[in-house]
Amino acid sequence: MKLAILSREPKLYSTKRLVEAAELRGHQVEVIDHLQCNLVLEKGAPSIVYEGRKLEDFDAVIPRIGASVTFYGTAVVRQFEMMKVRTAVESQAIVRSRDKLRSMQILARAGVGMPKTAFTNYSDEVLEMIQQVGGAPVIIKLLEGTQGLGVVLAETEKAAQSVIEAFHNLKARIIVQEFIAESKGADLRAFVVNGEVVGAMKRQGKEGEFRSNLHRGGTGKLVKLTRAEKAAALLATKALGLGIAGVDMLQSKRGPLVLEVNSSPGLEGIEKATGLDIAGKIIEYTAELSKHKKGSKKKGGTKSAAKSLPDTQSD
Ligand SMILES: Nc1ncnc2c1ncn2[C@@H]1O[C@H](COP(=O)(O)OP(=O)(O)OP(=O)(O)O)[C@@H](O)[C@H]1O
Ligand SMILES: [Mg+2]
Ligand SMILES: [Mg+2]
Repeated sequence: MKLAILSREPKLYSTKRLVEAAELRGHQVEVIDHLQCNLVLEKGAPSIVYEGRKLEDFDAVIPRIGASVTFYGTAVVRQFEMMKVRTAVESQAIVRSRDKLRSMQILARAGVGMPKTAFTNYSDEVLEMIQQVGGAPVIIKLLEGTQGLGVVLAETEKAAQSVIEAFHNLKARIIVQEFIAESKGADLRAFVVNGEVVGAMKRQGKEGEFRSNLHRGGTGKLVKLTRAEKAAALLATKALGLGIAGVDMLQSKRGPLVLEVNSSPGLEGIEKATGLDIAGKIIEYTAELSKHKKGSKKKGGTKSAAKSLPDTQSD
């Protein structure tokens, strides 16, 4: 196939590995910076101009869209979709997964286990919010946070109250969440490709740290998921309509609790922790997808999660 990897950074581990895995399998591959794509719209003939040339004849794209450029990045993916190019992750699924409130609503509706979570529009009823999720200790998270920054553990009601008020004053959007003490500073990352868990790791925070993020000094190790953990990861991925996903979960007394689902999950942590060829799995899945041209009625052997979206809100 002729494959485009949408990435801003050709030197990133994930991008390099995808290129390598594609070439190894005899595919033609190009890294395209989505922010440098110009989208041309006219009746019946959508096109993309990149570095002065029209992008043509691509069979498939793999979007690696950073959270800070979701708006434009997903517009580029959508343009490829309009050009009947297959995408490993659909634009709408990326949009859906990037909106934390919306994705948690979808996951809750689909019956995915999650820590009890409260959202508010800067409500003054801060104590009530804390009580809604079971009282202190609670986790307070910046909605826009990443890599563990902006995640606070408030041990007491008073501390929680001041942190929430401080964030509200800054007009920062937050969620208040039940603290899962049993997870002991660890979480699970399940890597899902085409409705299958292709690798999983357990990340353990450094001593005295409740956050397991590798960026905060945590370490990742290969782990074998239980049946319930696998099922939760697959259900969450399916509910959001993602062909590829990194599902983060906490282990708790009441089973796995999903924290979030990433639509452009990094490859470095998971490949190094597990020794698995995850990039290869992604390429093989995308190659399979590309055999079934978008728009054709015939559905082939691929069991794309994206085909059974419960949330069909389209734009
Ligand atoms: N409700 C919770 N109870 C216990 N520990 C939690 C809870 N929420 C988060 N954690 C810990 O804190 C870490 C960071 O939280 P989370 O993944 O929600 O935010 P983030 O990593 O900053 O965001 P992102 O994953 O989008 O980059 C988790 O990996 C987990 O170890
Ligand atoms: Mg995280
Ligand atoms: Mg994330």
